[in-house]
Amino acid sequence: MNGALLEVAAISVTFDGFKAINRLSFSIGPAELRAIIGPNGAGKTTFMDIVTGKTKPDEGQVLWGEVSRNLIGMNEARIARAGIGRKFQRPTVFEDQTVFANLLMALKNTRAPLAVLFYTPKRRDVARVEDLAGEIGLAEQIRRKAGELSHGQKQWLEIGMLLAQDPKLLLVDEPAAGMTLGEREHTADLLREAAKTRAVVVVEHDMEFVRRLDCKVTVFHEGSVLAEGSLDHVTRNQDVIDVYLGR
Ligand SMILES: Nc1ncnc2c1ncn2[C@@H]1O[C@H](COP(=O)(O)OP(=O)(O)OP(=O)(O)O)[C@@H](O)[C@H]1O
Repeated sequence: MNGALLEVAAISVTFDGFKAINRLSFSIGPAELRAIIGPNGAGKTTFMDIVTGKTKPDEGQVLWGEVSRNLIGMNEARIARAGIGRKFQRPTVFEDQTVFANLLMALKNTRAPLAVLFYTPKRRDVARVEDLAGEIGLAEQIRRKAGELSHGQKQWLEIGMLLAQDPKLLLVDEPAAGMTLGEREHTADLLREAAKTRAVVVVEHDMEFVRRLDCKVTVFHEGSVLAEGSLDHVTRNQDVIDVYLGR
């Protein structure tokens, strides 16, 4: 599969007679940052649901890793263990716990705050949590409760919690939504950095944010790939212009 980390091959899914994904095919490289754009209803969320095992396609394959394992039929937990992490739009951090404890829970792969409270972390874990806090720009907030953080900082914390599990592919849904300009810039930089050592796929509507990601863009429309290339390349494409203008 040409060295791809993830290859989606001719997948289709129909909801109540409506084809939400229509023979969708494309692939992502091992340490690649990719943006997916497309109008509302283009199938972006459904694509992520299929890759993470939440939705089963009617046909096609989702091939993963060097040995091209087909992910279809695997449950969500197994797919996550295979190295696919997903960041939903809303942050789901433990508000009553510190940044440190949230990251430690993610590192230890437990969603049980009590287990972490009564656990003395090894020096190696403390160092890793401190590194992660630095990577996401929250080194100075490490002892603060997550509930005291701004919306953007909570999003970074959740990205850090996903990075703690060292996924090979991180799927991120509309990270820039609700962020200030400064937060959006920091988020783009953070995702670019994260994509140096793993694949990161970002679904986003905010074109300025996509520009800052400075990566290959895939345009979805009616459940298929309409165009692919640099942001300048796809925004010059007449089909893409027509779709965005509703023609
Ligand atoms: N579980 C479902 N049952 C019925 N229809 C669904 C279901 N999930 C998605 N759809 C439909 O499939 C189409 C694709 O939806 P999807 O959410 O994947 O689009 P999207 O590109 O993520 O859109 P947006 O940018 O608005 O989030 C839409 O028309 C949607 O209404």
